[in-house]
Amino acid sequence: MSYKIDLSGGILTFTIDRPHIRNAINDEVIQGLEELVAQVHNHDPQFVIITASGEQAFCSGGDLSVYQHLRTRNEAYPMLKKMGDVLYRIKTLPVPVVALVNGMAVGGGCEIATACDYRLVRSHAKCGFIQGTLAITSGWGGGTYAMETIPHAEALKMLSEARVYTAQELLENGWATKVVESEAGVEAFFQSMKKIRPEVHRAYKEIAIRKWQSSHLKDRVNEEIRLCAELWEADAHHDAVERFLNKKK
Ligand SMILES: CCC(=O)SCCNC(=O)CCNC(=O)[C@H](O)C(C)(C)COP(=O)(O)OP(=O)(O)OC[C@H]1O[C@@H](n2cnc3c(N)ncnc32)[C@H](O)[C@@H]1OP(=O)(O)O
Repeated sequence: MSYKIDLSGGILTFTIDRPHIRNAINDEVIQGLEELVAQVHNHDPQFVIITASGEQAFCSGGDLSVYQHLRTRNEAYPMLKKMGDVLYRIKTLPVPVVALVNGMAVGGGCEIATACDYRLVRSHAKCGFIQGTLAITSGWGGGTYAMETIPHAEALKMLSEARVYTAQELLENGWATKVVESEAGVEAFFQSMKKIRPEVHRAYKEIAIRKWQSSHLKDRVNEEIRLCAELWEADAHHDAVERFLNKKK
């Protein structure tokens, strides 16, 4: 199984469990995220955490060994749309969603973390929208969410530079909610959050969701997915993916 779901102390935790491949996303993880959404509605937790196994990576984006076989925009679009849809459902869950960024979060991995309400970033983690180096844009909604989350110029810079940022840089540009050195920092965050009644957290989330609905967030995400699918089919993209996959051969 590529993921684990665990409910404990009112917190539903989703763990991507593919550390050997830097927790890259495959179809099974996408299905797992759909299961996570269903479990939130069934179990009514206070908080949701998205994290990953090991200390090296939160997520290295799409599994390039699998998705390299999607060649045209029409082949790439269903994968991008499926992941984009489930990330939107996660973003609009009725409870706070926390990304516990345990290591590198790049490409689609950075998009997953950006879809969450809070990002607790381990001090050694580096994160970035490196999609530009593969001649594509973000395509799971993460670019749109970045523009909702941090000031416009910071978001555009982070997306366009296509490099990884240190935890300190992420704190400075507002992407990281908190940089944590250890598990104790994570516990302190939840202790502080749990002082406030769950219905208060839910009410603030409802206010945020109403704002996103009235500013047509879903339509904007769909447009991002469409633009990424267009770029996906270019030789420049396929050549860059091939270079990465062949780098050690
Ligand atoms: C769908 C849209 C997108 O997400 S586009 C963005 C796709 N992602 C990327 O381009 C990032 C690719 N990965 C990397 O740049 C590096 O692996 C990062 C995450 C920086 C980690 O570097 P490092 O710690 O040195 O590990 P490494 O490169 O030796 O990787 C270990 C093994 O895992 C693999 N791996 C890693 N990421 C992916 C991925 N996204 N898809 C498929 N395989 C991946 C590497 O190839 C490597 O495999 P192997 O052990 O050499 O067989």
